[in-house]
Amino acid sequence: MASQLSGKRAPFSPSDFPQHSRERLGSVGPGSTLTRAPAATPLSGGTGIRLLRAGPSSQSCHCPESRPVAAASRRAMVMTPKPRRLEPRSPRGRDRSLMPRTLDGQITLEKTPSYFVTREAPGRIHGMSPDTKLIVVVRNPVTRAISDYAQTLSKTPGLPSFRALAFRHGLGPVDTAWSAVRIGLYAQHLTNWLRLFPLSRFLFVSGERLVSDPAGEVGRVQDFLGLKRVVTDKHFYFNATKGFPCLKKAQGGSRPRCLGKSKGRPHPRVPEAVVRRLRDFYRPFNRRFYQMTGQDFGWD
Ligand SMILES: Nc1ncnc2c1ncn2[C@@H]1O[C@H](COP(=O)(O)OS(=O)(=O)O)[C@@H](OP(=O)(O)O)[C@H]1O
Repeated sequence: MASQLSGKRAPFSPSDFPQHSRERLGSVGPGSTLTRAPAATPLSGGTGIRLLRAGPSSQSCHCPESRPVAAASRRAMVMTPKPRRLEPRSPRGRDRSLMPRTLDGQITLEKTPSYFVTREAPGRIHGMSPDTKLIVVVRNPVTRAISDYAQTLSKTPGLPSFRALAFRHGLGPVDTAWSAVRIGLYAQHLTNWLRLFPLSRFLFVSGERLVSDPAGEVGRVQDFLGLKRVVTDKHFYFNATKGFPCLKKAQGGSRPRCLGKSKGRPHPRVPEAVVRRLRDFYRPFNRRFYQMTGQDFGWD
């Protein structure tokens, strides 16, 4: 994806979907995903929260311990608006492990950040299962854009400066064609989803509160999914070296576990004037997003 490497990204196309997702979200009737899916691979042990995603680090799970999951909604999607390069078609065996069947009493959570900003995603997910619960993790779009840039920069040294990519003609108009900027227009993306899904099917998680009060935000997620509040304050501690909350015990282990190096990395310094202009740019879109969701995320 050369366009991403240069820091600019073309709009998503269906081929950007990970293979397992395309298989799952294809235009087939409700329920047929299960019949089309490869042989059943139950979520082992009925993990409390299991995040399935495309890519090498795909089966990332940030869960304190294995728990049987109470019968609740059958499917939930987690969308954090930060697309990443999607892996080429994976071998069939790998697809199987990425997208198991959901058995009775289990919840399948699939986390694909790009869904939130992908035009085709609402229609496909609705076609698969209109009662899917949708979890959207959002953070201040200015910080999000810088974080996105930091991620690209870590893979592409020599990338033009943040400022050069964020504005046209020097400090001209904000370049909404740059994906790092465009993705933060949450109100626009949400409009696309609300054509098919009622607001009640969404949970909006604050990225800021995930850091300042992880147990509180995870508590909201558990409530939304109809789960018992199993993950609480006692599972987290603040790791001063990492500068973020970490789990006291990893799933199935006895040692503490923090998220990996790519989560919570230092951001490049961006001039205050650039940050201010972007903040001003996003303000009306943020307000609209607060109105649509009925939640004030406190970014302004
Ligand atoms: N506990 C904990 N540990 C580390 N990092 C944490 C944590 N909670 C939230 N965050 C924030 O998550 C950000 C990385 O998530 P991503 O944006 O890469 O997620 S994803 O791409 O959508 O999957 C990452 O953004 P950056 O700080 O820009 O790296 C963090 O701020």
